[in-house]
Amino acid sequence: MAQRATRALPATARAADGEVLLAARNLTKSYAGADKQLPVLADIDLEVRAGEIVALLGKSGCGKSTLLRCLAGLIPPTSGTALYRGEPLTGANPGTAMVFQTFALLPWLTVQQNVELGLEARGLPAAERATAAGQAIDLIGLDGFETAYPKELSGGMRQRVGFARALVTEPDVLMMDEPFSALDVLTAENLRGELMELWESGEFPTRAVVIVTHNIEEAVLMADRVVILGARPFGSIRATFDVPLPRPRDRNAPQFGALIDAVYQVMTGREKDTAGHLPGRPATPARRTPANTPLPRAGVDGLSGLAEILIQHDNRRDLADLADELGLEVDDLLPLVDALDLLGLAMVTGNDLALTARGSAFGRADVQRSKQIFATAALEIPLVRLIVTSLQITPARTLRAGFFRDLLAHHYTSEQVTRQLETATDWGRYAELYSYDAGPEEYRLDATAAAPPPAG
Ligand SMILES: Nc1ncnc2c1ncn2[C@@H]1O[C@H](COP(=O)(O)OP(=O)(O)OP(=O)(O)O)[C@@H](O)[C@H]1O
Repeated sequence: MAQRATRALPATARAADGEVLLAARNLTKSYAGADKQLPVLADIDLEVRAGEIVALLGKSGCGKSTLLRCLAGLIPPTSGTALYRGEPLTGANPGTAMVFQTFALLPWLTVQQNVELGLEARGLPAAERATAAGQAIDLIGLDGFETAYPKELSGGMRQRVGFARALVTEPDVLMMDEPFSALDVLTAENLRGELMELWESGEFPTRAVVIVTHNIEEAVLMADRVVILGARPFGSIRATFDVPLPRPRDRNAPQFGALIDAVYQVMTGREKDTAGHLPGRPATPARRTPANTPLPRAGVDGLSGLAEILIQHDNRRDLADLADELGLEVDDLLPLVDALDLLGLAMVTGNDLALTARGSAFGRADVQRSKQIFATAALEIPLVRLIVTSLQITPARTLRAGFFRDLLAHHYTSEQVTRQLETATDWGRYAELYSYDAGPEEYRLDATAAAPPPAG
């Protein structure tokens, strides 16, 4: 990327290192459910200071993007406050610009025009817009592509346009929502490296960066501070790690590995103790119910595959090594890890994923026996049990998916409901507890599950 020329924009007072640029105070956010507001974020207190890169890390659906959008002033918090330089936001944050995972470019505009769009709202004369866009294009390594249209560009180049469009406004804080997730591994690595060089060189025209990611290594590679959001039953800050390692960071350094391990442990740790914990009330261990036991996106094929791999490693394997062996990110494994844990088939101890006796039996059994073991485990899962019990007490032994959708809608957003029913359908079918006909969207009790399940 080229060095930056003189700035074309009037500078806002440059924040001194350490000055608080963004803050969330006791912030909560709820979205409309079927009949009430459903909390997605609770009790968020966070500061982003000049001179730092903050990564918001957490599993899918824990509210990372929602928090980013609240801080950018794109959506209002339900309660609490989002502040920019000490002032509560009442609309779009004037000190931030956003880079999206999907690039969000306008296909009928050239690179130059897309970048200039970032300045449209500022009412700058055309000549100044063109100069500023030219500088941002240079900075981000897009020179020569000014007149190209997005469809002519590779994913990596399109995302460079996304960066240039955000940086052209010289925002105090650059907000990035999974900016590298849509790119192939090498392109992502290259772009990430260039951005970090630019940040380190002092040529980066922003004072702070907030990046949303579900990739642990990306967070530790880039951030000065990693803030981990947990999702059960809704997003709150579970832990914060400072990353005091010099840049460029060496993935093979022992401290790097130690930090990754520490973050893994928080990310893979169960959130049982706070299940059902409402903001402002003490946490109490709760009985598992469909409302406090959301099902991860994990199919039986993946679960049995993972169990079989663990068996080859004497029932236990370091999670990071396991991901390496499979050519995956640990994050890709987390839904499966969560599911094995929920089903009592495996547990996370330290950095290891270890099969339980039930998990080991499941992984070793022939198909019929593994179905039986899985059925016993699945019946301990509140949503699966709800479906089975409801079917058992319905004379026709069939029920529309809409019935369960309505029940779950009291606790989850419609996207979450759909995802959970997909998982429950997959698990119940494999366990031969019920079948599902996607035409009429109907569950039917299987003969093997006709007897009421044991109480508990
Ligand atoms: N506009 C909306 N209306 C209703 N529900 C929403 C809306 N936006 C997000 N949600 C729900 O809020 C929860 C948090 O979403 P959010 O996108 O903030 O999470 P995330 O951690 O960024 O997830 P991901 O990594 O999958 O993008 C999700 O369950 C999502 O379905």
